[in-house]
Amino acid sequence: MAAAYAESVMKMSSNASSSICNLNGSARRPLPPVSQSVRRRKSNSASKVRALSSTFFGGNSKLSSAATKISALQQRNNFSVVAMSAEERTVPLKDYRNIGIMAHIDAGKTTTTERVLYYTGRNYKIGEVHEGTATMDWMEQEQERGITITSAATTTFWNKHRINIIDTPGHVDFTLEVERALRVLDGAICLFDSVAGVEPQSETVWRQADKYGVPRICFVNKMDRLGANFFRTRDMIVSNLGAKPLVLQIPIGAEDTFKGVIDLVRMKAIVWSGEELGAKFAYEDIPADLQDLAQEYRTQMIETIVDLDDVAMESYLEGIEPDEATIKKLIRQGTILNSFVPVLCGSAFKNKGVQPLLDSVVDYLPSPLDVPPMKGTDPDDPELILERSASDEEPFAGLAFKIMSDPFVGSLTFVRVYAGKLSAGSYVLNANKGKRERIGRLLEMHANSREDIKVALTGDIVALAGLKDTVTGETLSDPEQPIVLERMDFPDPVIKVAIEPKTKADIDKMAIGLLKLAQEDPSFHFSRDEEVNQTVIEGMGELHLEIIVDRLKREYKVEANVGAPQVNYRESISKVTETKYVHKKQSGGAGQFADITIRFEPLEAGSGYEFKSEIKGGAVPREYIPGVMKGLEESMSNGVLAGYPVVDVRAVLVDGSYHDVDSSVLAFQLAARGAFREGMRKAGPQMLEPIMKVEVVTPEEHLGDVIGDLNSRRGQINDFGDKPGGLKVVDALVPLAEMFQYVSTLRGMTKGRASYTMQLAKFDVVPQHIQNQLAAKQDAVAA
Ligand SMILES: Nc1nc2c(ncn2[C@@H]2O[C@H](COP(=O)(O)OP(=O)(O)OP(=O)(O)O)[C@@H](O)[C@H]2O)c(=O)[nH]1
Repeated sequence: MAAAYAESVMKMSSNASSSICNLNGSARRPLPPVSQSVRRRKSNSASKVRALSSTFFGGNSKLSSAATKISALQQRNNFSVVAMSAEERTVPLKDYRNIGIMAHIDAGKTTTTERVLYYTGRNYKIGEVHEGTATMDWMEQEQERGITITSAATTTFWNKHRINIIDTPGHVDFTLEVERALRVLDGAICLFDSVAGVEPQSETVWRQADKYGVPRICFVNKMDRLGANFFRTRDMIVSNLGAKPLVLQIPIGAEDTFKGVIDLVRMKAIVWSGEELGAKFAYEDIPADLQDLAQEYRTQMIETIVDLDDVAMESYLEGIEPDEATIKKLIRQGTILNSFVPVLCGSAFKNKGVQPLLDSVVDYLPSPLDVPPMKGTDPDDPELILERSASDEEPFAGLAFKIMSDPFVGSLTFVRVYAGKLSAGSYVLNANKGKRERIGRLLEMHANSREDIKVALTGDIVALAGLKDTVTGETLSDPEQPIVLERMDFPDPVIKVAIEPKTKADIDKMAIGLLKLAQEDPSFHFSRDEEVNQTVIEGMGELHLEIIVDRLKREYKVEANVGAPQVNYRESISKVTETKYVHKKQSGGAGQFADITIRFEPLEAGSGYEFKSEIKGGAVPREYIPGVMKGLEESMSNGVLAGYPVVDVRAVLVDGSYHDVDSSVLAFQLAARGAFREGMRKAGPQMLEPIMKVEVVTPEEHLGDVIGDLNSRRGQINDFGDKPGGLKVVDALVPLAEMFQYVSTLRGMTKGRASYTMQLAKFDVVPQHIQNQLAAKQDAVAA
């Protein structure tokens, strides 16, 4: 059965010739170099580019009823109606906001997004996460578990501005989704739970946003909860994130007395008259008991912003405060420059604070024109840096940032258009692969529903149906003027489980399912080990793989047996070594000869694998060097200790010799494999394991048990402290191998009163006795 399954996978994937099937071209599978064929295809494709008739999807009754619905919504909400499928620009680019909402798990991202959709007229009825009816959490698994797994994209309008929103998951297993969203967004809202303050995953997403230089607005949510504290959260933004908060609102009341906010720009109180959906708010005078505090924070705000402008500073020193328009202009300027982060507050659940948050998105977050032009390279000359400015007049350039398989439309590719226009029915170039792609349908997404459009313009986020070869992270561009935009980084999986189809009928379905899921999710890999007849799926955590198996079952109807999760160890080396290896074969027919000397050097953690050639004077002719590279690359996926991938190693080809008749690329490839086996053994090989940063929040009475248990899991306790509500927090570093099923142990130990989060901190050397056990297990499997 397993052999039939393997064959099935082989048929379905051109990539399946190797045992590792990571379809997204991440570090494990470098993309093939873009060849001359790119140029050839370019000129070819130009003549074939053709626009489809505007009636391509004209007769679709579902779509026209959707349009009627939206138009009714827009009239009800009295905001400007913008034609969804207009070919010309109806919303100026300066009025676009491409934003993400990000935070720690359960901070209220989905709840806030639902309010945003309601207030902007997208939803008649609000969906509640706890009722499983949130629009953005549309996957069955999301609705059952009340968490966000995929990023959902949606387009909406506020004050004549077009806002494209991506709702992202907070759980660490789905960090990749946040990373992809950040790569294509211009600004973000960071949500905090006002009781918990800045939590570990908020720190992670904050650092990710730093990496991409994304300007942010903070929203301190859940002000209605017991223990809510706006000012403590503000202080944590300084202490935990090292950011400079610019407080624009302070709360009026907290917990069950929270009724509104003071707007420090206008120096007015905004008070909601109720807690129901659509509750009205009014501007009032600032309550007497809050006047001093409001003045103090207003002064801080003004002093921070006038620092950005000499004229405003001079006037301020002469006792003249900037007017409202200047204040807003300076806040916008500082936010876009990442000089500070505006901080607002509210309670999404109690429907307070969301409308002013939307105003701030429009007022302070950047449009595509406010961010630097997109950089990329020429596909034929990776050294040549190219740029695309945000303009409809530029040649088209867009980045595919997500693939989603859709039961009705097939595969959907989400694309952020950075420059130019994209028409349904036209052809574009996948600049990474040098392949033409035809744009079948162009869709504007609203969570899980969609509208056909004819043209996507600069700044748009759209889904394309019908692409064949494009995977996440690749650039689609004008065939005549190609560009490869900067790629995204994908993390390597840290855990794996074996999976076996239950019946013969499940074999094909599983092959299709795994391929599709790997296409959607670059942090999910699968591989087939022919030696032990086993398929292994790899991901970022137990929840990640659990969801994958669940989706295989529900969406692809695959029944499978799933093994226990195992750690994805790595192998590396600890010292420099040089190895000479001669591959020589003379058994009738043509002989084989290759002689190479390779130096293996350990690299810093996180460096991956590098190859370098120091060959001088043609000791190994140029045409044989790809053979050496291939032999080494193949070997790197299979370390000498226990068969795990080898990382943080540089292999340097220093010398060699060849034979005029008997040498070939294959002979050098085989020599490289031999050199790897011998060299690695001499270079002090060692196994590395993922070490997780674990944070446990527990009532004090269970603190001793929690610490004792972490110690027994090879944990190293780094810190402990206090949390609001008399809770204790423990920070520890624990090997992932010891953390499987921790959730149930912790639940049992604390009667369900403690919670924990964990994320990858680093890879570290596995203790020798455990390395021995793992190697013995590997030997047993091989035998
Ligand atoms: N009291 C209170 N509860 C809230 C508020 N906002 C959200 N919640 C609740 O907090 C829980 C989590 O909210 P979500 O909106 O799912 O949070 P999330 O950040 O999207 O969660 P993930 O997508 O799983 O990361 C739900 O039960 C919400 O009803 C709020 O302002 N006040």
